[in-house]
Amino acid sequence: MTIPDQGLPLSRRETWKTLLAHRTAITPLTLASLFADDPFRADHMNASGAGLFFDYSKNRITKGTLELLLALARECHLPDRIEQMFSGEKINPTENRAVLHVALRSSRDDVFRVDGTNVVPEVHAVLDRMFVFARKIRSGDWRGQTGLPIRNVINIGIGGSDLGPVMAYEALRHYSRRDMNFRFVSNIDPTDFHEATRDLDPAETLFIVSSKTFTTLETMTNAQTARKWLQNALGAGAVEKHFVAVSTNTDAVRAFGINPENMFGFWDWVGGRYSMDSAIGLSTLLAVGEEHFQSLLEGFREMDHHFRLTPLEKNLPVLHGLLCVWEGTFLGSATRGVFPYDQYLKRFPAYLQQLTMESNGKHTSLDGTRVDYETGPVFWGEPGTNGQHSFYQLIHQGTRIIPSDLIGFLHPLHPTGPHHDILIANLFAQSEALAFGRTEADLQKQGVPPALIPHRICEGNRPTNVLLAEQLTPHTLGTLIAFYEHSVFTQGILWNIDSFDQWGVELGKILAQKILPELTGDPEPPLEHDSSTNALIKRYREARLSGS
Ligand SMILES: O=P(O)(O)OC[C@H]1O[C@](O)(CO)[C@@H](O)[C@@H]1O
Repeated sequence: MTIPDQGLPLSRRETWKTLLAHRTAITPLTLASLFADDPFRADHMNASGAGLFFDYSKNRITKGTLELLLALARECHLPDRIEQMFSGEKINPTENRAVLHVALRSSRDDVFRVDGTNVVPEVHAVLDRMFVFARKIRSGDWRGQTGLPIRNVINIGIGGSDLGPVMAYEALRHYSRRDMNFRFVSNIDPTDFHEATRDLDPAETLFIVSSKTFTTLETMTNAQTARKWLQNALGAGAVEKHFVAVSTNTDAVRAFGINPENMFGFWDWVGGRYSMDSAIGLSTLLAVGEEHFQSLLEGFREMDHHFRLTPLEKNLPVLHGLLCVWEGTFLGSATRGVFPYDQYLKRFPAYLQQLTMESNGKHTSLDGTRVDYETGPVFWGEPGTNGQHSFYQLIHQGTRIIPSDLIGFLHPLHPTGPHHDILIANLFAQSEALAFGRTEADLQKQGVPPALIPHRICEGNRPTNVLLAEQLTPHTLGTLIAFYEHSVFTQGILWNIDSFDQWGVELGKILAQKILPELTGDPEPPLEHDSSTNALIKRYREARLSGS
């Protein structure tokens, strides 16, 4: 396991200490005073690249803050670490793996090496097979067991093998085949499978079993249930025409009964949460077709180039990552909201939750010591304007500061009366209201009764980033996802953690395996948990036995 030498621990660096002192110095400044002092602030606190415009002027920062954060990034060797990722070095030390999702969207003549081997030809070989398969399914050439074409595609997967495909399907619905059904089964709760299949004809249904490891309990259990559902209707031989797999584990795919010829592979250097543009995106490809899928990959690639080649101070993901570190670690904001002003992006916050929180929810630094600073914040969100009518109240007037990303598009996909203008007016209004609030003086001027004034004051000084793109296209979606992927990378480098492992999810899985037979075993096995867990198991056993 190669651990990069970071030199002094982060919190003992001079720049870190200077940032802490700087935080104290600028705390009295508010967004209102910062804008008043520098009327051109918005002109120099923005950046553009890969078709995205990023306004970060409504953050609680000065020019000096940014300079210090950039200095810290350089001290953490961020440019070198970026290069290490793109060069296929094993920057995931606890799993001894390269981290090369950028190769998934390479062009054919790019070179990305892992252990000396250029992986680009393999990436394109899989993509080419996916394209051939997608053409067959979409044209109706691929026939099911009874000779009917496929009309229903169900992706079975969980975590990174689900959230990316679901998010991308929803995001790109406008570009998708409307005469086909695309559904996603992830939860072990049988409701998920039942609801996804209840009105479908097995003879027209294709299952994509997506699992990097092909061992994940939920996915394998759902896949077995799907196989039974299919075979009950069409007979034992139907699997061949109705099941394909996306995995790195050929043996397990074969053992399940799926012909490896119907398997689309990827590699251990692709993390689950970074895999939606690998073969894990097969359902996306089937939904939107080759041209749009290529355009999605191009969008990713454009942001990759921007991230790799743009100086830090103009680099969108770097700036975003630094601002997340500033807000979360130095100013103590425990969460970050992400509010896409686009209904098609309704699953984007859920996707980002895995990307950000599974990557940077870590308390151990690369040298194995516990960090003495806050790392990844809680990510959450909903599309605007819906959120405005529920939880935005807390963001405006609550006691906690919730920095947020507001994402909008200049051109609607469905120009309809005033809708889009209203949508975007709301996005801009929220960013303004959160920053500048509403003062006592404003309310007095409006003649608000004095007793109500304290209730109606909005203190402002709530930071937002605004991200704008031309239109929600496959290309834009690619750039947006890569933007967040690289922001997460930047944050992880500053925090000196491994953003690419996920050991924290292991313990719960192990305990569930231990508890499962204790729920059903006859006679009751000895229970050796804590008193709470023992009592919960007993309660469930009793209910199960009594059938109530
Ligand atoms: O694709 P797999 O191997 O089924 O894993 C699914 C998900 O489970 C996790 O390992 C967490 O439990 C994620 O990192 C991953 O995306």
